[in-house]
Amino acid sequence: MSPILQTKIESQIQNNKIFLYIKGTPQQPQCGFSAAVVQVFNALGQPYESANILEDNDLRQGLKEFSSWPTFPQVYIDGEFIGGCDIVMELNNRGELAQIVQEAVAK
Ligand SMILES: N[C@@H](CCC(=O)N[C@@H](CS)C(=O)NCC(=O)O)C(=O)O
Repeated sequence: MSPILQTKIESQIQNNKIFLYIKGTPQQPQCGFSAAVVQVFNALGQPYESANILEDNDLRQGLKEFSSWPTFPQVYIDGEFIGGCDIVMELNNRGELAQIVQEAVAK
């Protein structure tokens, strides 16, 4: 991955408490997994930012290397990679996601 791309990713995940790399936009997700994650974060009610990886193939491929995770969505909270759709759903069902988000926002 180019140093420029790495810096861009680091800047996105460190300058936003919650950052979602998704297919499409929160308003128009282009994949069911991304749509599900957006729905969960909308319900949590904290602000988040996102990037549409379908619009940037370098970002799409670079993120797989950055996170060592082969698919999207990819969710970052407080600069840390949390996981994809399955992990987010599991954390949310256990009530742990809201706690992680609260702690990140309170910092
Ligand atoms: N089990 C995955 C489902 C996500 C998934 O399978 N995503 C695929 C299809 S949308 C993907 O991103 N493939 C790699 C790519 O499109 O670059 C999760 O928990 O997030």
